Amino acid sequence: MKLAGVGRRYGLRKHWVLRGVDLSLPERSLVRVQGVNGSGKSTLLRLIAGIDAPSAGRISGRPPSAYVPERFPAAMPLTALGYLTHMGRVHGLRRDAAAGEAREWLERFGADAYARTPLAELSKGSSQKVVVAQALLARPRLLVLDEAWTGLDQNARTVLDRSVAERVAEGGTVVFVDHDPARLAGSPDVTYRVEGAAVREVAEHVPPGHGGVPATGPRVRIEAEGPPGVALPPELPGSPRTEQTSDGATVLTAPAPYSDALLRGLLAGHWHIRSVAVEEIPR
Ligand SMILES: Nc1ncnc2c1ncn2[C@@H]1O[C@H](COP(=O)(O)OP(=O)(O)OP(=O)(O)O)[C@@H](O)[C@H]1O
Repeated sequence: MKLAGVGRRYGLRKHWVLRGVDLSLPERSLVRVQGVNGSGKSTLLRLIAGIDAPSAGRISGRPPSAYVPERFPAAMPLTALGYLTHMGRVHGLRRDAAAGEAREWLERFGADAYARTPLAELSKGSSQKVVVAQALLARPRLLVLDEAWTGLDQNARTVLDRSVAERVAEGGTVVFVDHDPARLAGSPDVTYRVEGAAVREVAEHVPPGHGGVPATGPRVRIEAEGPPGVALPPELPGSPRTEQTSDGATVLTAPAPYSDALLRGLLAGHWHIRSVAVEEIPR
């Protein structure tokens, strides 16, 4: 999708929060947005998600999308399961499929005990899980996350990290803002900074000698062996760095959230997995 000359100002104020923003958000990409408080990150994300309209310029080619807002929306008179089933229906799933997905996502986030709890009675952490689940359950082609990790426990954060990698591996676009610079470190394909009403690309620091894999964030190291004469499957998730071992195996290194998606890609190509290890890279 594309933003062309996009601007946004609120009400009758003359001040432009964003102005003249040209941006291309390709498929199969993870996009980080950063900037100081009040610079306009949430404004940009709302425009990208399509829940706000630009005051100037044009946005085109938005695929089916889902959005996690920075603040929890006012609770509706529904249970967690009822709300997620409803959202699944909104995203075009049939009733049975929507209810099934809703249950599955609550379980994945460790929130199945709250399935029958009214939204208004959920704790902050459980509410956040429900808001994140509603965005993930439709497998959107465009996923927009505004501080979506805030308030989640460690297990739920890992589920979200992997779900983000999964969306990208399946050809989607994920755009996220997070206050923690280490969030999904090493995974974004591009990082944009919002400053002075403009949006510009910034480079993620990649020290020399690290190939395409930045030296930050946990990485997965997979040793795999292909059928004789068969090359690695193309477009593997996480753009892994590859090295050959002396005995004919291939070692692939990629950001850890991509581990499941990468393994699936290798297995689909009939590769044999020798070993999998996660390496913590000191910051
Ligand atoms: N609905 C609104 N009505 C009026 N002004 C708004 C509205 N939303 C945002 N603003 C203003 O636009 C500017 C950018 O806000 P925005 O929330 O997009 O920034 P941000 O970078 O996401 O900030 P933070 O990091 O604090 O969340 C701020 O000056 C804010 O007051």
